Amino acid sequence: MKKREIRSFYLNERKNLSSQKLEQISIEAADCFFNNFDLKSVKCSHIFLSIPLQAEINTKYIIDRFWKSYPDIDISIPKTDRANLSIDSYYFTPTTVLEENPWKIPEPIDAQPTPHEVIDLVFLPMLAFDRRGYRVGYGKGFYDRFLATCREDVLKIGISCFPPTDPIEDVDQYDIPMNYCIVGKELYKF
Ligand SMILES: Nc1nc2c(c(=O)[nH]1)N(C=O)[C@@H](CNc1ccc(C(=O)N[C@@H](CCC(=O)O)C(=O)O)cc1)CN2
Ligand SMILES: Nc1ncnc2c1ncn2[C@@H]1O[C@H](COP(=O)(O)OP(=O)(O)OP(=O)(O)O)[C@@H](O)[C@H]1O
Repeated sequence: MKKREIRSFYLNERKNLSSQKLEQISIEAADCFFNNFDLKSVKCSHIFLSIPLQAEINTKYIIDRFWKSYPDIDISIPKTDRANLSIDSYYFTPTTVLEENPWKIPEPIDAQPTPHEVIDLVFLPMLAFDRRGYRVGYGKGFYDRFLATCREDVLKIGISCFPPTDPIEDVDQYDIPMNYCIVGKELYKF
């Protein structure tokens, strides 16, 4: 299948997920992450804030655990630049003020910018992924543009609601594959 068909199929699948199921797989994904990764060499972790209307995985379980158990690891969150289809990043603490952008994504106001070279780990949102580690998002290429500005050795971990699909047919030169993807309790390595 091509990205466009995969996108419309999984947008619909996600709408059909109950909020209980979504919370369950969000909690499982947080457990899966903290049980499987050694965070000794991680100083800065980049993570998206979920869009509640889009039934995305709720990343607050991961963020709260970072804050509670890994206070020395900095958390950075994206802010979308809609004109350039790019992502800027800002440090995120419990006192950061957030405001919803026109796409209903909570974004930071007056926060400190994060230089992309310091980011060691990036969590990637998506609608679907394939067995090679390629992902399909909302189709604007924000994350591929963002990853191109990060260090080449940045650890890329996706979080998805659904198991992998057959290979995405129209992967292009900008698609950067993930290293891992978490789906509830399951961890996929590529
Ligand atoms: N939580 C979260 N934050 C994220 C992303 C994400 O997927 N999830 N992004 C991942 O890239 C970037 C934002 N990308 C987005 C791209 C499209 C739409 C969206 O809802 N588009 C509408 C309207 C399109 C339009 O106005 O032209 C749509 O497609 O219906 C939302 C976010 C950065 N932050
Ligand atoms: N680094 C880049 N430079 C220029 N164009 C890019 C870059 N990355 C992606 N694009 C372009 O952006 C468009 C959308 O890409 P794609 O369909 O892969 O988005 P997506 O991965 O589903 O969305 P997202 O990354 O926002 O979640 C494509 O036309 C792609 O070629």
